[in-house]
Amino acid sequence: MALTSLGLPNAEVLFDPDFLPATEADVLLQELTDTIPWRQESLVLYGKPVLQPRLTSWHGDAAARYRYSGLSLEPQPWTPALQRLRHQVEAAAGTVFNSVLLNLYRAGQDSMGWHADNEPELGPEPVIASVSLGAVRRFRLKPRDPHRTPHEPLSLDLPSGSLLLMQGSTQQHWLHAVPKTTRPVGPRLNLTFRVVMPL
Ligand SMILES: O=C(O)CCC(=O)C(=O)O
Ligand SMILES: [Fe+2]
Repeated sequence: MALTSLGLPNAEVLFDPDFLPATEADVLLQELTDTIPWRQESLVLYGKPVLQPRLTSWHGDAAARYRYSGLSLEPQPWTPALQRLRHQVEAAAGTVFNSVLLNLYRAGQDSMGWHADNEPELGPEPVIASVSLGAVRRFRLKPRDPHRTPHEPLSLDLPSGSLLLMQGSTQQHWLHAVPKTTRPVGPRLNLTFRVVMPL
């Protein structure tokens, strides 16, 4: 199947549930789990350092420096597996990316809170291409301002090998999250390919 628009107002969100064949997704999950230098970063909340509820790694071209929730992230180099996936995603998204943020949700208690990817270095209408590998987790989307964007919050199960594309004004008008779950779930690895502009 190809990328299909979700048809959300004030947004351009497209979804392909089977972007990668299952065996390719499995092999990639194993390779990235084993070779990426995963770290549990902390961020400062109300003046106190708090460990993020997930593992991360930031990779990209040397020029793609990035600040994220008060962290300044130096990109790690592209690995061969990341380069291969980058080119597949670029062909599907019609965009050339210079970086990728990897998130490893080890189990159901790992999560990502409500946010928009609207840091200044991403520019006003960022293209963000999100590949999911491993356990299915629920991705939530809700309007930032329900008066300006009247739409119910929605949930999208992101299966292994799926591709979710957020572009246009999505980050201006919508927030997204990956909530915790008490269901027993295995690890899920997510990659968000991005274009970071030097400021
Ligand atoms: O894990 C996901 O599907 C979302 C990741 C995300 O929103 C981010 O990295 O900014
Ligand atoms: Fe995000």
